[in-house]
Amino acid sequence: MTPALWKSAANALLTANLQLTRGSFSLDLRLTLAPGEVLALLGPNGSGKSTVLELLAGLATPSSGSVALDGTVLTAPGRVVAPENRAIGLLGQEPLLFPHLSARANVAFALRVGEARLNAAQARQQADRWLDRVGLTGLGDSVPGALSGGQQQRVALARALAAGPRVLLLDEPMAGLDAETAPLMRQLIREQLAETGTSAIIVTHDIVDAVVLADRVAVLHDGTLIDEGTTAAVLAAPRNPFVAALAGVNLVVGTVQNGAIVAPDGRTFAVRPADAAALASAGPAAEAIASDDPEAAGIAEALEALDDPAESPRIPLAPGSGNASAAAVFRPASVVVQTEQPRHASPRNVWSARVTGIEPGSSGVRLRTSGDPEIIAELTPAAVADLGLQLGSTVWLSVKATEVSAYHR
Ligand SMILES: Nc1ncnc2c1ncn2[C@@H]1O[C@H](COP(=O)(O)OP(=O)(O)OP(=O)(O)O)[C@@H](O)[C@H]1O
Repeated sequence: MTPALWKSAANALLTANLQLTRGSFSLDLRLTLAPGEVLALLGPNGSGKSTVLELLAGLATPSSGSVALDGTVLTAPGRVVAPENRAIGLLGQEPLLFPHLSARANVAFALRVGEARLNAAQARQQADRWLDRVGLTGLGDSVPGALSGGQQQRVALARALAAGPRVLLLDEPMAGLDAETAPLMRQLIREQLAETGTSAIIVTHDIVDAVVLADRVAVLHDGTLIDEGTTAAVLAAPRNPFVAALAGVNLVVGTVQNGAIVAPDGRTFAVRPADAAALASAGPAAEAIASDDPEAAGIAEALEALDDPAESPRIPLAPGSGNASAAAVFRPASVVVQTEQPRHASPRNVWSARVTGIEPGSSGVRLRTSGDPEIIAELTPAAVADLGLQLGSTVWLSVKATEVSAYHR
């Protein structure tokens, strides 16, 4: 347990101190969530991520501990407020819609029984507004069976948010969607959490979810939290192999300026032309998401393209410029390391840095270099020897802009 987890407890929206033993599995953790914050809960299979969500949602009872939301105790010894009365919503892998009810009636249900307790006509009207927000205008009469998997998950998101939860728990909400639909759903969740100011905890195996959706990451292993911090900090200095494997990419979280991303230390990262255009201009992201435009290829494809730089998919970036927050992602193997300043005509990111670490990598040697964030290069042992690299060496690093993908955050 990191002290930081309790540091912000004073102004936390949600505080949880949970212990549970189930056969040979035991869970023991404390976590807090600030108002409006999105926390990604990462961890290997069986580490207890879903169990944490069940305990927070009131679907399971801890052996000991408590859950409090905005000062109201929801779980305590001998007291567990029922899931429907906790103002904590849950969106899982499966949409779990009522199959015999229309999309509109599914959403209206949440508005009638939830805190709002609207009458039937008001609930129908509001439900249609929610369906508009998630890009399902005109599909209110459709029953779930007539909708695609992605559309059903949008209805489930609309239903979850329509209930007005203080905290939304998301259990791998993209896991059941295909590679084309998942990025669109991710962007929709990002937009809707921001627009509604809803705090959220997202359980995920996908690093892109953490990068795009979360302010903070907590890593669960064998029922305890072993790492916690801002997404960039945890990924930059992974403290366990699971996170290291997840973080097998360079991640630069910064601000958008003139279609490039400026890192906290002032270095500017030029990105692929298509992404740069989307960063710089008011892009058509909302429409692309709303219309399920398959042309609006998503982040998953972009990550795949990291393995195949010839691919250059269009990314559904939201309109953005100025101080918008965005992330640049590129592979350590794309970073070229030289001891002399390179002279290139082609658009490249070039900067000098000091070598701060030389470690075994996934397919060679990982070179850590100074900066905020640190940049990792992966090169062959022969190259390390040829260049005479040692801790403290000054090197010139360069990355082609075409190898750098960008994502809005
Ligand atoms: N209802 C249950 N009864 C008994 N044991 C359970 C139950 N649900 C989960 N477990 C056990 O609790 C442990 C944690 O499971 P959990 O599903 O929370 O992990 P997870 O991190 O969400 O895993 P995954 O990523 O595979 O979904 C596992 O050992 C699992 O077998």
